[in-house]
Amino acid sequence: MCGVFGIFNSKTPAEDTFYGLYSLQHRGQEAAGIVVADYNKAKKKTLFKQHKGMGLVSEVFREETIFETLGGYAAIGHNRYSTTGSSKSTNNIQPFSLTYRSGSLAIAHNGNLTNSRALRRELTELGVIFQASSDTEIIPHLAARSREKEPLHQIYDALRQVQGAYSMVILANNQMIAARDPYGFRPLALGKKIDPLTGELSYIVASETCAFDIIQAEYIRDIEPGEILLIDHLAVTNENPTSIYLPPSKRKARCIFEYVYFARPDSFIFKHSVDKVRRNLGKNLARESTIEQQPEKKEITVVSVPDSSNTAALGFVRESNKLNKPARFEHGLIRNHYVGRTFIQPGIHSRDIKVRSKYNIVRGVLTERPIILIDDSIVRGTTAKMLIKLIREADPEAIHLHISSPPITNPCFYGMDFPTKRQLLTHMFETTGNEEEEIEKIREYIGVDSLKYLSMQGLLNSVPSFENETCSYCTACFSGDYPIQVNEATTDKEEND
Ligand SMILES: O=P(O)(O)OC[C@H]1O[C@H](OP(=O)(O)OP(=O)(O)O)[C@H](O)[C@@H]1O
Ligand SMILES: NC(=O)CC[C@H](N)C(=O)O
Ligand code: SF4
Ligand SMILES: [Mg+2]
Repeated sequence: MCGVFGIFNSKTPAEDTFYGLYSLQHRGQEAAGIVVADYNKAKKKTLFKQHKGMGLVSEVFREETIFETLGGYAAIGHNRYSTTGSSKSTNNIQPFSLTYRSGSLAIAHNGNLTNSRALRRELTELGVIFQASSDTEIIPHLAARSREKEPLHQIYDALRQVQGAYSMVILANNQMIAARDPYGFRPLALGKKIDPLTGELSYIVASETCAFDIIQAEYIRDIEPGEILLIDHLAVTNENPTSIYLPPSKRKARCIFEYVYFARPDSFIFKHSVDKVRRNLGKNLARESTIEQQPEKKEITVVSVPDSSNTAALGFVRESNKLNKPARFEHGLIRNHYVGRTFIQPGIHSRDIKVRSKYNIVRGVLTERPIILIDDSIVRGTTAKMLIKLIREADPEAIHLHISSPPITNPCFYGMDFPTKRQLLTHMFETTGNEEEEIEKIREYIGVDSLKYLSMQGLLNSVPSFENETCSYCTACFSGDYPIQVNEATTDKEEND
C-alpha cells in the first residue's frame, strides 16, 4: 500500500507533510520520510533537504528540532508498506531523492510496478546503478534518461515505459508533479488550502482525503487515472494547475480492496465516501446472512473486529433490524491501540505476535450468547484463527463469522503484500473445485460454528459505479480477473536484495 502526500507553496511544508503522513499512517508502518524543496538564495536555485527513517511517522520525526532544518516552500512525504524490495533495507525508504542533468528530483510512490524486473534488468545492462531494491527507483532513472528537457515530459516518458500501479507525487526542482496510472489502481486526490493570515494558496496532493482534513485543507477533485498534473508558482498565481494525460487503458481498475479494508472510513477515495461503501458492504452481508431470527425476537449480538470492520458491522446491524432480524452492535473485543495494523506487518512471525497482543475480550458481552462476529477480510487467516481461540475463552453459545468481502483466492501484484498464492488461507487446503466444501474446510480450521463470506455480486453492489465505464474496479484477488497479467514466477518481493 503506502501513503503519499505533497504540498506546494506553504510556509511550513515539512510540518504540513508530517501531519498528512500522520493521518495516512494506516497505509504503511515500515518507514517514513519527507523531502523539502527550499530556494537557496546564494545558489539561486531550489535545493532539496530530507529526513527519512524506519518506523512510524511519530518515531521518525520524534525530535522537534528536525523541522528546524526542513524549511522550504514545498514538500513530499511517504509512508512505506513494502511490496517490492526488503522492508528492512533503509535504502528502500521513500521519497527517493537524486540529482541529474536537469537538477533535482524526488519521488514518493504508492503502488507496485508489474514490469519492474524486466526494466531493472535492461537498465542494469546499460550500466545504471541502483541504490534500492524496490521497484520505485526505476522511475527516476527512466526520467533521467529521457531526451526531453522539461521534467514533466521526462516523467511522461518514464511512465510510458512502466506498467502496473502508481499514484505518485514528485518534486522536480521548483515544481510538484502528481501522477496516477491509467488504470487508476490506487487513489490520489488534489486539495487546496488558503492561509488564514496571508490569503496565500497552497496545493496539496494526498492518497486519501483524511490527510486534507488534518491540516484543514479542502478537497478539490481526484487526480484522474492517467493524469500527470503539474503544480508550480504560475499554477498557484493562476489558480490553475495544468495536466497532460497518458494514453488511456482499455479499462479502469480501482482497487476494490481499498474500500473493503485499506482506506480510512473518514476518507473519500475514488470520489466516494469510504464510510458509505463499508456500510453498504455490511448491509449486503446482512441480506445474504442465513442466521435465523433469535427465539422470542431476542436481539442477536453483533461484534466487529476493531477497527477496520466497525463500519461494516454498523451497516449489518441496521439492515438486519430492517429485515426483522433484531440485532445489536456490541463492543465484544477491545483493541490495544498501541499495536498497529497486523495485516501490513511483513513476515508471518511478527503478525502472530501482534494479533495476540492486539485484542482482548469483553466477557460480559460474549458469554453464553450466540455471536455474529464481523471482519472485513481473511487473508492469511492469522487474525481469525487467533481471535476465535481467544473469544472461545469467554464461552459464547456460538460464533458465526461473517466476512464483508468474498474469499481472497488470488495474489495481488498491484500494491498489496500478498504476492503468492501460498500466503493465502484459501490455498492452505487442497482445491476441490467445490466452493462450499472449501469454505467448510476454512470454517473447521478457524474453529467457528458457521462461516459466511459476502458474495462477489454483494461486493459489486456495494461500490459506486462510474459513468461510461464498462469495468471500473480491480477485483483480481477475489475473482482472478487480472487487469494486467503478471507471471507469478516473477514476484519474489526480495529478489533484488
Ligand atoms: O487473515 P489475516 O492475514 O490475519 O489478515 C486479515 C486481517 O487483517 C486486517 O486487519 P489488521 O489487523 O491488519 O488491521 P486493522 O486493525 O486496521 O483492522 C483485516 O481487517 C483482517 O482482520
Ligand atoms: N505498497 C506500496 O505502495 C509500495 C511502494 C513500492 N512498491 C515499495 O515497495 O516500496
Ligand atoms: S488484486 Fe485485490 S488488492 Fe490488489 S489491486 Fe486488485 S483488488 Fe486491490
Ligand atoms: Mg482488521
